[in-house]
Amino acid sequence: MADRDGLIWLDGEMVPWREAKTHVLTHTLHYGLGCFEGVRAYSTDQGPAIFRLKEHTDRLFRSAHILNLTMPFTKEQLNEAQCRAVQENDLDEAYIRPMVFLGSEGMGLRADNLKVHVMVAAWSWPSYMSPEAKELGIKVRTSSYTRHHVNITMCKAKANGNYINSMLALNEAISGGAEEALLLDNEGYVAEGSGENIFIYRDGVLHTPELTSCLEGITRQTILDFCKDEGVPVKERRITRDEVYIAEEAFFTGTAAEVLPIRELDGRTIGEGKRGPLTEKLQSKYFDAVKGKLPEHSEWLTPVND
Ligand SMILES: Cc1[nH+]cc(COP(=O)(O)O)c(CN[C@@H](CCC(=O)O)C(=O)O)c1O
Repeated sequence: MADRDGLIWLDGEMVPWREAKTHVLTHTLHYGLGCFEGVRAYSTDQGPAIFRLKEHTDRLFRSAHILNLTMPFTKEQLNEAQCRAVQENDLDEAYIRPMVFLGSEGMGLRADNLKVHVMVAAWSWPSYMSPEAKELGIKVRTSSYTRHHVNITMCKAKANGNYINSMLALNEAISGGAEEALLLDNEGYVAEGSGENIFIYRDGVLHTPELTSCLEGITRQTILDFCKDEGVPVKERRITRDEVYIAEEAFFTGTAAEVLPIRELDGRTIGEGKRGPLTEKLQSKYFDAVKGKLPEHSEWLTPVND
């Protein structure tokens, strides 16, 4: 990722990509106290536009607040930075990564003179699942790692250190022949994927875990907004892993994953073993929305070149 042409927004300035470096004694590199966002810009008829930019920036600031990191820039400045990162790298579609981190002004848990830094990088990162996966769905395994207890890490913060759990779970799933992990909470109820929220559909109702140990996902909220538009009944509740086994449909949601059908969990085929009709409908609506083809939700898109 480091050796490429382009520009990165770092602490208010656009710097050459290869020069956007930090010292090996950067505090967040050692202790993981930092927060980030995953945002996408899509190509629309009006040019590249960022999907739900305001919501992502709001969550970044909430994450920083939860971690007691004082943001050195305003939300407007961060919105502008994300637009610039797409624009000045001449990207038509992009994955955007804002990250807030503590610098190398001190070391140790008691370091108290640390500077809060902010970076924004944008690059071309097509959906990290194959086009076939969008239709056929993916194989998932329930992880041996438990999702965070709500008082062990702060689950409403998209905090860097929270992703050790995600990486361990995902790597275990992949080494076991699956494509993603499903993590359960400390009481054994379904929480989320390593980088996604989860939905299951059964008997005419769409179910998703309540917001305890799973991230308050923006794509999750988009699906809930669609269900409201379409009159699809939704329940946010505790879900057991065997309810996923017997669901008619299941899918993950996330900025990187978008709307991703799950065809199998722990060797149990879900529904017909491929993307179900409701998943297809919501997925199609999602791709219309991000491409600016849903006029009723045009407010979700921020044109980069405005
Ligand atoms: C743990 C987790 N749960 C749910 C979500 C979905 O949230 P949202 O994107 O707001 O709908 C994400 C986003 N995961 C980001 C990081 C992925 C990565 O590989 O890094 C993402 O999808 O960009 C998570 O990391």
